[in-house]
Amino acid sequence: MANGNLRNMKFEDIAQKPNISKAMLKRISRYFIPYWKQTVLVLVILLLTSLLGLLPPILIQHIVDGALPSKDLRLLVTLVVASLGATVVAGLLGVLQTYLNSFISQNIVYDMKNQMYRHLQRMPLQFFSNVKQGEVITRMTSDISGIQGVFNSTVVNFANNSFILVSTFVTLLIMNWKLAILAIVIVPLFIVPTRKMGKIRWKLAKQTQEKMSDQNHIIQETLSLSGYMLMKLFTKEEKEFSSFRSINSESKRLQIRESMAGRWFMMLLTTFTSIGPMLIYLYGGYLYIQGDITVGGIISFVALLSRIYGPFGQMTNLYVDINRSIALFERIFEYFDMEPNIVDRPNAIPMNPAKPDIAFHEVGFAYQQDKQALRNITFTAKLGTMTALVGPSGAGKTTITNLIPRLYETDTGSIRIGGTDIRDMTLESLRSQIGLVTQDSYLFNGTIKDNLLYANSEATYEEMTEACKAAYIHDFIMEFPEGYDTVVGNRGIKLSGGEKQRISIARVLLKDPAIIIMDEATSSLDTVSEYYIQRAMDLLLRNKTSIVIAHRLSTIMAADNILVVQDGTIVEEGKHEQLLLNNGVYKDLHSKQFDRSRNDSERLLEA
Ligand SMILES: Nc1ncnc2c1ncn2[C@@H]1O[C@H](COP(=O)(O)OP(=O)(O)OP(=O)(O)O)[C@@H](O)[C@H]1O
Repeated sequence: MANGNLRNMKFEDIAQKPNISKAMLKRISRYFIPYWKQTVLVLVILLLTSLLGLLPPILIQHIVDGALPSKDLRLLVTLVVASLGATVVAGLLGVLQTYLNSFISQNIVYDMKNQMYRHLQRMPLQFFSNVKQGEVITRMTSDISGIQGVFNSTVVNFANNSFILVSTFVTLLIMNWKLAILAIVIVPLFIVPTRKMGKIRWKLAKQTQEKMSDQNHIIQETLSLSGYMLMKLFTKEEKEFSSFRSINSESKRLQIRESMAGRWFMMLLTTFTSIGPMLIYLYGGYLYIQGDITVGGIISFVALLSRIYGPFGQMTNLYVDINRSIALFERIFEYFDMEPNIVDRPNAIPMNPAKPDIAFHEVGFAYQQDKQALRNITFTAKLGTMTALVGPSGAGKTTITNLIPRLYETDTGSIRIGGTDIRDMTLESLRSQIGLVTQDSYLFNGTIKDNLLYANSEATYEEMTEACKAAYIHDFIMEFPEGYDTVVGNRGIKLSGGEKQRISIARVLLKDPAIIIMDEATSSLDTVSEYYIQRAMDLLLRNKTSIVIAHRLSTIMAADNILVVQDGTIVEEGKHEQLLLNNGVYKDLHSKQFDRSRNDSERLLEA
């Protein structure tokens, strides 16, 4: 999916089983590079603790065979203190190691989250319209946070157990090779079921993860503001709850199965673990009778043996943990591999705000490969003029306007501003010179002031109130007890559509860009509100090059040029009167769409 074609991407596509390739491991290890010193230190500590762990069992032999038979109290105390000391030092090193583990993993999570946020900021709009609700949040939070367990459950687990196994086995061999071989004979009994068990647990873990993602999806869809309203208005609470409950119950069942799958195995493992010492007592006892080993030797041997079987038990989870970790990295890398396709060209130049005339030349665009949204769009919006876009719903008006700030990239043809192709301009300069007022003006959940100053954080209080007065919203804002410090609620839910749009106009006035793109509100505005918006717009558009998706007759009458869009192409162009005389699409549209608004306007004028 590298350099992937975003249009055909299925984000929910997750590899069934992760592909543990060399390149993948290399890519993962890159995240550890900045923390290599800490990682090496962890490995050294693990090596030290595994060696220190050998001391107490070895010292037991000297206690039983040396200090006790010779009744040497001094030696006994020395050996016990040494054994105790080894345990305490290992414990202290363990504390340091826990700190380092957490330091390394939290830093990697920190780096990845920053990298992901930066990356997602650069993704095109198309990405966010394709991606499942909640998916971005899941990847940003639980997937990346899952990485913090990776270091512990894989790197540390693997290194620690390997050190313990090797050091203990070598010690056993040195002590008595015959007994060591006997102890190891039963190891295959662990290994064979371990692999099988690992696979089952991996499958269950994977299914659980998918269910969790589905659950997040439902939560996002139904407990977000618009989803919640949809659910309530269509009285789908019961239906949504029943889907949620069924997924919830499925994930519960899977999680219980996952933990039980491990339990049976652990039971068998415990049984095997006790077989080992019994065999050692039996065969070791025989060797003792033969005079080949001491009592201390047998006790020490059994104590060391417990160090071998323990790590084997833990290694059973390693297969699952490695796969789970790789799957997490895969999901994260899948996002990183999507190249943001709208970026600055190497020699991009800043836009010249003094020449904001816009020229479309044979522009074509498709959201999906087989469905052309725009075809052969050619027009010029001259400096300081207003161009109105009219046409039936779905004709492509919004699409035309979205191409100007490069929210989407044209497939064919070109758009020039002041004679320069917008693809040759820096995105930042281009977008900073475009003010967009959409129908559904987005306000974030903060104060009115915060929302306004988002356009220009340097603006003074006077500039802000001036803009709001010009947008005919100042008096309304001042009616709130907290004035500009009133919190607007999620997406500005506490304000009406008209009020939001006027705040949005004030915001653009504060930004003071050279080009204005406006999508007039179609409905939900009363006549008075419409009147104020009209007045606000007049000010906003004065001396600016503007493109307005027009739904109101008054806007159309004021427009310098009207483009009639139908089925993704411009079918007529001209001024209002001229177009009416054409007796074509515009005339039709006009009689259907604008008669009502004309009546309204006339009524208002009379009033
Ligand atoms: N993000 C998208 N992904 C895929 N197709 C889209 C997307 N946005 C719009 N379309 C499709 O592109 C076509 C043009 O849509 P557009 O929103 O530009 O129309 P419009 O003229 O602005 O309509 P309206 O007046 O209803 O807002 C429509 O067929 C629409 O379904």
